[in-house]
Amino acid sequence: MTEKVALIGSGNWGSAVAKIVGRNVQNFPHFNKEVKMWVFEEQVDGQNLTDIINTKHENVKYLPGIKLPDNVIACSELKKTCDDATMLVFVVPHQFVAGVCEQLKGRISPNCKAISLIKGMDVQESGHGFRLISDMIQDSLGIRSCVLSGANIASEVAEERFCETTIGYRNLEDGELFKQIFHTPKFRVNIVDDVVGVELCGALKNIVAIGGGLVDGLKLGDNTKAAIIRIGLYEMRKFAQMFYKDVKDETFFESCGVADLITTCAGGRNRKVAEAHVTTGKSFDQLEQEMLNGQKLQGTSTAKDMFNILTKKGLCHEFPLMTVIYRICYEDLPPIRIVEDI
Ligand SMILES: NC(=O)c1ccc[n+]([C@@H]2O[C@H](COP(=O)([O-])OP(=O)(O)OC[C@H]3O[C@@H](n4cnc5c(N)ncnc54)[C@H](O)[C@@H]3O)[C@@H](O)[C@H]2O)c1
Ligand SMILES: O=P(O)(O)OC[C@H](O)CO
Repeated sequence: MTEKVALIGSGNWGSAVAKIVGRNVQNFPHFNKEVKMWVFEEQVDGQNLTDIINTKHENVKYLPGIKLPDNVIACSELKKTCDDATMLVFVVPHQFVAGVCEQLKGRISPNCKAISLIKGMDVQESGHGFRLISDMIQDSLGIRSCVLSGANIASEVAEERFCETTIGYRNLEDGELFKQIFHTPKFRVNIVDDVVGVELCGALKNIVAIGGGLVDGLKLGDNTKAAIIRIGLYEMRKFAQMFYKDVKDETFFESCGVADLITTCAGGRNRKVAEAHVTTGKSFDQLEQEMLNGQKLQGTSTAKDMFNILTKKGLCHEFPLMTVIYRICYEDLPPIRIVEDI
């Protein structure tokens, strides 16, 4: 059977993976050589971003300076992007997944498989629990979903600097198939039988990254940063295993775990904006607008999601780091409280 890949999302990470996937499908006979990529249409210098991508083969707004393979075709219509696909790669900021799934409901071929590269979670304001993004995809579209997460700052991956990543699978065949479209000698994929652990690592590390940035802004030094990373890792594992008993300890030693925490606390966008929050006193929303040129911050909203869950379950005292990060972001607590409250 020939597999056809569609990419849902074309931001900073979506464009970096488009480069990898566009190349890799050409290396196997069982993949269709065309990869459609859904673009949330916008104007850049008076032109449609899709037209720019399809003529210059570069996403000039979200990943400038990186050439995309010619077989990656930008498309502004979501349904058209996915209608003949058998493998869907979800790579939009987490706040937009619900809208995307709603549009695709009932329009996906039944033999489709999905993978989520999204770092975040879904919390219904009225509910008491939360949902994994991969579960949301599975529930709304009726298809299986793997996840991919790792120490993967998009620009470094796009420049083909060596790194690792982790695919979590529910079905080994799906894990191996998705590995074929992502693995390269410079982007080494390891597949593990712990989809929940991989996904929660990716979501929760964004909150810790905000903590890393606050510490940088306060100029507290490397020992303090290391302490935030260690406590963050501990709270991530505790939260994941409290809600999902089968999450494995080993997953936290994969690229999606400790390695992503290190990279995100060193070079990620969440870290950068949190540092600027301390040094400028500006709000996170304002800094996201000023510093990220349309890219989206995930750590603050995930801190809020997690705080809502912890509050409803009466668990804030068991997760002091995650709780104080939320309060600094949303309740104007002085940033120094990050080391006083933990
Ligand atoms: N950038 C990275 O280094 C990186 C690395 C690994 C994982 N991730 C994760 O990948 C996911 C996607 O991140 P990204 O960096 O590709 O995105 P991004 O931060 O670059 O976000 C911008 C994208 O969102 C789109 N967008 C804006 N409004 C929208 C709407 N209403 N509906 C749908 N799309 C809309 C924009 O068109 C653009 O494509 C996130 O969960 C992120 O945590 C990012
Ligand atoms: O830039 P950030 O903070 O969204 O982090 C990017 C990646 O998730 C790092 O692996």
